[in-house]
Amino acid sequence: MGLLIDGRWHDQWYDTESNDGRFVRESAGFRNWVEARDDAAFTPEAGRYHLYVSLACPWAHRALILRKLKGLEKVIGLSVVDPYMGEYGWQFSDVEGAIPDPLYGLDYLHQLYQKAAPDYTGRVTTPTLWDTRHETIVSNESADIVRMFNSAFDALAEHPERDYYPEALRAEIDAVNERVYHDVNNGVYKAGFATAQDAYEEAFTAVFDTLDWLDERLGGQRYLAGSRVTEADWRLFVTLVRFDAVYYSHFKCNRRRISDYPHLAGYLRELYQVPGVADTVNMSHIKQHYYRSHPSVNPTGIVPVGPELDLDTPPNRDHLPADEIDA
Ligand SMILES: N[C@@H](CCC(=O)N[C@@H](CS)C(=O)NCC(=O)O)C(=O)O
Repeated sequence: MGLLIDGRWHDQWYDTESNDGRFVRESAGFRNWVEARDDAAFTPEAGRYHLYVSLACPWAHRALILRKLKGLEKVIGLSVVDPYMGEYGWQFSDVEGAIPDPLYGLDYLHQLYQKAAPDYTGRVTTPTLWDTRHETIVSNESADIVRMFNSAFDALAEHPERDYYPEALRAEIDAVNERVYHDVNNGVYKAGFATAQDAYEEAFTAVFDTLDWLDERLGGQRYLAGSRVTEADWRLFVTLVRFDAVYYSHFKCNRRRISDYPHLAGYLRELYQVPGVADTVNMSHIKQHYYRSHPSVNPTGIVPVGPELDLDTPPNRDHLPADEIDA
């Protein structure tokens, strides 16, 4: 685990000491956009872009889900890093489920960042969207990549009709995302990486206050923004699907499991069972990554065998209205 400083790799853990034991996530370093405009620097083209992900990573997972559901697999290439993140950061390998770098045969993801910006300073994160034409990184911010995949490639997508950020629901989606991001998606990390008791408890409380709020909301409506699936659901899904296997124990978010919530449990199963989505969930990579790559949290690196998850049982949510769309 480390970062690039002036283009050179440094092996160092997150600095929580200068923030009173709090984990503070860094902003992404590359924030360009693929846009369907003739004068855009990055225009949508089949085969031009390549997505680097970790199947363990919830941020990468949301981009991967959009690539899948929009039908962009033939349009945007994919590499999957080894789940273990060691002293040189994310690495390529041929372990099961990994897909090595086909473009340059790289050993480490940080080498891609050095190619894009030889003097780059910042973290090397997944997902990373690469442009083979200009040989640079378009973006390493998953929230932006999700939006690009949702609409910029519609002329090439198998499912241009699927829209996960519909105009009429944007204000609602943005409001839900805001709370879910801080208190749940990033909230579990704030609990897990805290190095002070009060910082951990603060994050823990926010995680469960927000899960309680979400559970109640999902008792009265099928999805987060109403009767159709939107990006707000996929953004929450990636944290929920890791929760009982990883965040509950490894990150000490153990007031209750998702499977204990009356509505969140079925909601998680329903999203998991949307055609194509289960293919994007690799529980082995998820567990291998977290339990082995954070020695300060789990020094033995032992990966728990359980828990048994029941993601394939019926969601039982048909009593709540849903729009007639296939995903
Ligand atoms: N804001 C980024 C965060 C991505 C991120 O932090 N990814 C993690 C993996 S889950 C990572 O690559 N961490 C490596 C590091 O922080 O050095 C996004 O959403 O794309």
